[in-house]
Amino acid sequence: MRVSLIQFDIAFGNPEANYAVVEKYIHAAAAAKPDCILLPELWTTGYDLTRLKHIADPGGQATLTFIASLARRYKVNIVAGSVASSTDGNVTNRMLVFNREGELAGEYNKLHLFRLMDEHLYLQPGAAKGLFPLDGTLCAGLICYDIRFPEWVRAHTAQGAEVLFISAEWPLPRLAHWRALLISRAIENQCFVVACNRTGNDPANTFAGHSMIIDPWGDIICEAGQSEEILSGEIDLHKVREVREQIPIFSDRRPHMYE
Ligand SMILES: O=C(O)CCC(=O)C(=O)O
Repeated sequence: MRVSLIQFDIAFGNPEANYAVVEKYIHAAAAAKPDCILLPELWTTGYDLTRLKHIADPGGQATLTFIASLARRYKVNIVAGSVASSTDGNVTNRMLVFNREGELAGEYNKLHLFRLMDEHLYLQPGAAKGLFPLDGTLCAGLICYDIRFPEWVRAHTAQGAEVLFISAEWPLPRLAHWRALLISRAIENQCFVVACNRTGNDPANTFAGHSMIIDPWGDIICEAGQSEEILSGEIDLHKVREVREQIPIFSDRRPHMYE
């Protein structure tokens, strides 16, 4: 599976500008014929939380139509990061996933809201896991702060997920945490981690970039710097079975002792 991550500087509170940039980047990424493209968190609006109710995408419908047509046009799976999606005045931070036919293959509303950036004041948490199939492989979608909750990640891999797609707006001061947490989640779950962060600034934060692809042994396949870029890497899915056979963590777990 060839994966391309679009790490870019999200225009604050300006969905039209961000749709235009994403269309340009997906067109550019598609030239390398990836199997899957991943976008960052809240890429239509950024963290414009005080205006989020007004600029959120009602039901995620505009994003759905927009990304579905790109997935169909380029015959590529798109894990479309997350967008602010509103229903009856409630806003969720929603990941949308599309297959090569442009059909919705999965969706996930961010479970853990990040208090340090006031998310809990403006967003509703999700209530379901982010499992979805891509070209016959079970994958999981998680959003940013979720990676600090190993039990939530494990809930997905214990059900068979072999690739974690993570979308983020992770700030620069905690870059060391971003890297350590992603590598740990890959090692402890013996799965691929494909993580797309944004770069640039908003009025309150500078973001870290450093999108990465990590293999089930914890080795980094590729890693971006802090600038805008399309990061691409190859995933050999056999590696999941190889590592899980070598150190059989999933058979050796003792979940009855963990509560
Ligand atoms: O956990 C962190 O340090 C960053 C989390 C975050 O920025 C988010 O969830 O949006």
